[in-house]
Amino acid sequence: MALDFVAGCMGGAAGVLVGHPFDTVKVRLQVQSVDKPLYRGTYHCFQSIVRQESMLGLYKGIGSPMMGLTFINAIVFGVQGNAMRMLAADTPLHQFLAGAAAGLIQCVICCPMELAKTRMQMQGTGEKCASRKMYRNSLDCLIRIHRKEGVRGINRGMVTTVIRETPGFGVYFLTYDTLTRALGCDADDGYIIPKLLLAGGMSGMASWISTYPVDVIKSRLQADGVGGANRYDGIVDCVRQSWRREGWRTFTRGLTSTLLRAFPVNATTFATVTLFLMYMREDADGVKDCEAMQPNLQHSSL
Ligand SMILES: NC(=[NH2+])NCCC[C@H](N)C(=O)O
Repeated sequence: MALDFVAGCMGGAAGVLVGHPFDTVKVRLQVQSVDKPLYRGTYHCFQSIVRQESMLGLYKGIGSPMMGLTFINAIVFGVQGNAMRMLAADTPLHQFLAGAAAGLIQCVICCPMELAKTRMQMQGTGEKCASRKMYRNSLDCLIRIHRKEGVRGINRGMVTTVIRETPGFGVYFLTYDTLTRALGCDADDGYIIPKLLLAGGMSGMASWISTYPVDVIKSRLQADGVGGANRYDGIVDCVRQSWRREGWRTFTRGLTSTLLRAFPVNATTFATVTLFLMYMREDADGVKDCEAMQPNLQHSSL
């Protein structure tokens, strides 16, 4: 049981290092002004950040997800693994439900973490919604928000986070389970690592695609009101204003960068977790425990 949490920690940290630059580009594209957009697209955004803010600009706000996502992944893989043991029968529905439960529970950490990350990523971009160096770091950001707006303030975007993460993580684990079975991921398979990377990357992409429109609204609500008056007075108003100004394209802004990030991040995360559990669970005579191939198929109580 404890191994699931440790495996999630390791997988989470590895994923953040690989994927944070793509996430920064995503948030900049999602939140930039429609009237005077700073960036023409994914590559232009990436190029502009590197040119104007150096490579370090791509890693703005990494403190929050590095602490948060490492802990979040420990919760996600720990809850999902234990939920699967509780559900006993390994069915596609149980894979989805166990993933959805993990996605729901981790929102408690994910929402404040993404609020700080989003605001740090928007700092110094010149956008109206951005704060010009208002925050020293992610923790300072949350402290200032809490001081000004209380608990409600640091949970801004919680409803959209729950709507995004609960089904999103259900799809995440269901896709991974389906693909690892279809690819025939076996402990003594010579191609096990590329297969796990492929299955993990595709699962991350499927998960983000499944709830991406909600992510756009969440980012806008979490960036709203910084350095100026609030533009939105709730989820429905944000959806209505966004649709009226930009149409359906609103809900695909930043998707390319999100998918470019999702594949390597989740390929790394799932492969790290699965291989760690597989090797830690090899049986007494050193034979790899095939059932540990799936991070959630743990029948041994650890
Ligand atoms: N919001 C989601 N779609 N979550 C599933 C993927 C989560 C994963 N930790 C990532 O950052 O990519």
